[in-house]
Amino acid sequence: MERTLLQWRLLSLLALIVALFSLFFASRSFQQETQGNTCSLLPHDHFWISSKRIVTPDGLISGSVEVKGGIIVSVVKEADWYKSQRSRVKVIDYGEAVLMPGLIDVHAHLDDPGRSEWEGFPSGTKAAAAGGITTLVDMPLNSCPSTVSPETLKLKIEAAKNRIHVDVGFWGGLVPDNALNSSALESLLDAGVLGLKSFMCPSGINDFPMTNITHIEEGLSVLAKYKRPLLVHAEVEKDLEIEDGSDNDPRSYLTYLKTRPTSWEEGAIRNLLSVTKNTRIGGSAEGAHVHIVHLSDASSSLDMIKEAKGKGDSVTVETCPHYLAFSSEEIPKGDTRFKCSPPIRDSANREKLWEAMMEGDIDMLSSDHSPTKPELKLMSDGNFLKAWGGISSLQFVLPVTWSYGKKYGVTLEQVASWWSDRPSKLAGLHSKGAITVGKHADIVIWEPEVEFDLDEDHPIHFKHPSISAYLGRRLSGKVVSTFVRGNLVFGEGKHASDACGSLQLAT
Ligand SMILES: NC(=O)NC(NC(N)=O)C(=O)[O-]
Ligand SMILES: [Zn+2]
Ligand SMILES: [Zn+2]
Repeated sequence: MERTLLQWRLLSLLALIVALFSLFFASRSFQQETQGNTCSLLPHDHFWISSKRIVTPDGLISGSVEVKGGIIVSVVKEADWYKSQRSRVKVIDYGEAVLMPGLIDVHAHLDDPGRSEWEGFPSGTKAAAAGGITTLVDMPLNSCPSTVSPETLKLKIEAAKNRIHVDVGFWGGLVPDNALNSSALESLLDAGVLGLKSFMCPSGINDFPMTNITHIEEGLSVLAKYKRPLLVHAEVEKDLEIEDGSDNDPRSYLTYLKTRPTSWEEGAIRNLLSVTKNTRIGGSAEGAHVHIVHLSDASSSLDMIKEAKGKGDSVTVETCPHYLAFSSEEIPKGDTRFKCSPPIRDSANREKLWEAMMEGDIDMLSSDHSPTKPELKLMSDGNFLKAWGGISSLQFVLPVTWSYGKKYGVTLEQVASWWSDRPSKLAGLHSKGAITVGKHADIVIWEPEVEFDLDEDHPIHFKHPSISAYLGRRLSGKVVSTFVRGNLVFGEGKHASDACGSLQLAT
């Protein structure tokens, strides 16, 4: 009897010790998880995110996404969710808010190093995170020097180190100096640029001269080997037929519009499409791809692009939210915040751009966030002919797309296609761009129905909010949370303390 009692007591003691040990180890692993991850506002490496509206490649579902080690490890519909939920794993329920792949902005100028007083990696990527952009691809010009060689790419990589809040890749520049020198181009591509970018007209940046069609053709033959794209600013300078007269007031937007007519876009695109046949299957540049950036002209330029696609040329085209939101008629006198090239055209053109978006003739969107320091916008003079061209929009592209697209019946799936799926393919970022098992957990949670005013109380993270043409607008679509590779980099209006974005270099 006494022996059984003793045995019983020993057993209870043993159980107590085991319980204490497990408590100790559980709390230690929790502490390890919670401490030290200054990259995320969330202290978990393994968690679930639930939402009634998840945008997946198979359509909209209500369910949950499991994230582990920065990767999406499962996506389950609500009906199957209770079966697969593991206890002790954190669940964040976003209710009706939309869960979508993070945006991939393939066209942003962060101007770092060398012109970081215009933007810079920290401010630009904070704005991106606050806007639901999880990856951006930085343009090779406006930083100083331009990214046209392995050495100048190295300067970018150095400047970005520990200073980016989202993932960042780079385009390299195709310029006359490297275009006819295949080993120079190969060394730039070997160094990790995701593709090349060139201008068919002066870029406004001295160390980024324009290319002619021979440069482009040569560039494409090198890109073919790497299966990477060439992005082209397609405008070509032509003689202008502007009558002299008092109506050429430089403070009038229409004066500026006359200096960059649709014929500039048409002319460049016609010339460019004369070499894209090389990209067809069996062509001399099969494997290369041509992407026309920031299309503004929705008439002949677009018709030619459609025709080229129909013939099998490997061509895509983007436009930007400012061409879809604004029209030339409404731009106030002297308001140089709206100056960009190609220019914003009339409202009939804007309608046609929307039509092309909805029909799928324009493949994707990008911000073309191209800021400068406010002095160069010449806001007090209001001289459209002399002010720096470029729109500042990085943080607002998602709500702008949604707010201005609503009347055309834009769907959440279309937004995800224009901003995530298509851009991921263009940039060759195959581990990004969709809510699917195996992809990076790059996720934006947003509330399409929530409206807000872009007034002085609204926190704007890019460097010079005063030069943004969107200020004063009422938008719909509030970003709640942004995850980059599982790190909650932005949530409830705050950023994670450390900048843990990673570089997306081509290999
Ligand atoms: N140097 C620039 O940033 N140019 C940019 N300027 C615009 N879009 O007005 C561009 O992408 O062409
Ligand atoms: Zn451009
Ligand atoms: Zn640009």
